[in-house]
Amino acid sequence: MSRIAYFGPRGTFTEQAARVLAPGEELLPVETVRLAMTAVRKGEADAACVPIENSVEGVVPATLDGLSESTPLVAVAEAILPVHFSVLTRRGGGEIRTVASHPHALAQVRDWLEANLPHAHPVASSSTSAAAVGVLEGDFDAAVCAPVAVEHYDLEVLATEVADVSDAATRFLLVRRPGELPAPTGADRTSVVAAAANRTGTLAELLTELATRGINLTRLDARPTRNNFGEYRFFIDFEGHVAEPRVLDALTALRRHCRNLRFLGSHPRADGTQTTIEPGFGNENFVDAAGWADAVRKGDVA
Ligand SMILES: O=C(O)C(=O)C[C@]1(C(=O)O)C=C[C@@H](O)C=C1
Repeated sequence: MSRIAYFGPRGTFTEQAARVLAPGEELLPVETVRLAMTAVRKGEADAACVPIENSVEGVVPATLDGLSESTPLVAVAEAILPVHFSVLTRRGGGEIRTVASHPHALAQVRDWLEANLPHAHPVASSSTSAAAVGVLEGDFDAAVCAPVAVEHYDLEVLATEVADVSDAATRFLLVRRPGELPAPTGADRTSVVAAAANRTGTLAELLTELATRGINLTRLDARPTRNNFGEYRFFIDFEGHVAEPRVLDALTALRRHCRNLRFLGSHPRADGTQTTIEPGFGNENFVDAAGWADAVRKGDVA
């Protein structure tokens, strides 16, 4: 049985994602995204389940930073879960002056809080379940949680189906130490983080290498390198799998432009969207062109 560290404590959305991505495996709750990744790096866990992006609030910075720091980890699978919340309070609790949750969760219920708990102060907690623990311990009066949290914490349900955007969703990754990659499926996502020189046109050069190979981007984010003000790392997700000649060709080209290029994995997309391949950009076109170039080099064709 594998050991899967996840961003906990028990009852987080990330725990639900871990159950989807690693059914029947042993789950190990840890306090932060960073510690979940550290557990994998140290060999205390075989994989970690972490949130990567939310359809309303965008990327989870701790996950991007954790993937670009320390020793490499690669994503081998992803899950997309719908996100709506329950608001939990202490049993028989009085006035609600503070309402706690993960910042991403608070951002997704801002309108609801304004309309329903206008006098409550929002307070950031490390996760939605950490907020529930805080309510139990008397630190806060209410917590915005995943619906399953009530099964783990002896709290009262004040409201369910709370969400400013009714079809909000979060994407989660299962990350491992580098090893055998998942097989390509035709509906895959490849991720890299690129540190390129700080000069005119660098980002345009990276994106052009993908565009000229007919590769469609699925996400682009920048995070500061933390070394020099104004210097960024670019997190680029795109359609396809590194086992495909077209994607490998693009990765090789990206490598030339980067001070540092880290491969973050190729894995099947949770939404099953098939890779878009425009005429002339198919893997067979790349294989054919490479074969032709090889023949030219050997003097076999002119
Ligand atoms: O705190 C949790 O329950 C989490 O799993 C984290 C997280 C996030 O990082 O976005 C996951 C899904 C929701 O969007 C809110 C919080």
